[in-house]
Amino acid sequence: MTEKTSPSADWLLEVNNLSCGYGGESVVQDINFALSQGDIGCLLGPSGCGKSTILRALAGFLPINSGEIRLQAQAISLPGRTLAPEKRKIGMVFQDYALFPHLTIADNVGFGLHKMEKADKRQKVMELLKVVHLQDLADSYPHELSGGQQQRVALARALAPEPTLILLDEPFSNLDADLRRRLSLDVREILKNRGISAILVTHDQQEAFAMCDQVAVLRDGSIQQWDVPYNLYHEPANRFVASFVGQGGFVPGIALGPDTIESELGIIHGNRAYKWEKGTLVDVLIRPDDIVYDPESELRPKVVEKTFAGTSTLYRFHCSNDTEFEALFRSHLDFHMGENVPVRVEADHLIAFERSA
Ligand SMILES: Nc1ncnc2c1ncn2[C@@H]1O[C@H](COP(=O)(O)OP(=O)(O)OP(=O)(O)O)[C@@H](O)[C@H]1O
Repeated sequence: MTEKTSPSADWLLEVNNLSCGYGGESVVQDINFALSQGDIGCLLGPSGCGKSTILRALAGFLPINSGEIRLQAQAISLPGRTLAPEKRKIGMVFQDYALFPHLTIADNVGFGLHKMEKADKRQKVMELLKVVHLQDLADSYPHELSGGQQQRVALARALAPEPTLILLDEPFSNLDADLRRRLSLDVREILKNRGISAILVTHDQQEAFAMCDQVAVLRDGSIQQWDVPYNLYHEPANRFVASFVGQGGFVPGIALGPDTIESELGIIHGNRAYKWEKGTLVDVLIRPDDIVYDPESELRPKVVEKTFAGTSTLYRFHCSNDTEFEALFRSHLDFHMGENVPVRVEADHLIAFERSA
């Protein structure tokens, strides 16, 4: 997904100035993005920000109030004109799998292939079941499968009619964390191997980052930033993106120069120049991986919270009422609650925002 600057036949999907919603009101406004063939994009944001609403408009279930949606250069949604969902060549995978309980797995996958000869259909279904590693369960019924297996069947069914684009609406949210992670990587590989473009809707940032090439972060119906995961984390466009994406918190500071800030954590240098004047009050984003243990450091904040997570431990440190921050250390660095620990900031990607009054 990327910023749309001009109409182009090169994009698989183009969303230009889209506004849509319910009962004549728009709940998403001025949405612009574009997706290249084979890319996986993501709509990421908190509950109620409008992710599913955009997906419904892309699928053709929701008319749009303004703007346009183009698929392979053809306008599929315009105000007052909505191409029917079944004519869009768009596949969908939902959160609740939505498999037909009375049909076998093979019949579920082949459901949309009514125009095919029986033998060709069986061959195609078996090929797709192989892609999702379920060929041995072709004659089972959905209730005999685990949640993760059912979701793979749903993906195979969506792939069967060879859609131009697949929409995935929170497809892993009913699964446990470990399975979610594995399945999101599996699905990415399957889509990439077949060169199929997709848009994933999720509120789970890890899932978005693991699976998608580019991500749009949404808030209250508008896109805050569309970018590759690395940039969302290291170059957030605003405070909302900085807080929503990844862990971390803000500590107060004073700008000494375009790339230098003084704070209770010492002088912080970064690789990014800001336009503010010397003396400007700012808040600096400190990520847990910006803090390193350094026995030589004079900065010795106190441990006020400690969360053991196996290979690493997340510490919350207190300097003063204004300055608390988190740090992630490998778990062999084991500090006690209340202990003063020598640390220093090592933040190449200096992210700071001018403090609002
Ligand atoms: N059918 C509907 N009729 C009226 N308003 C709706 C309808 N569906 C959603 N909304 C409203 O539109 C806004 C966006 O909802 P949407 O479902 O798109 O959010 P979302 O980001 O997908 O949230 P979630 O992650 O909780 O699914 C919300 O304020 C919601 O209450």
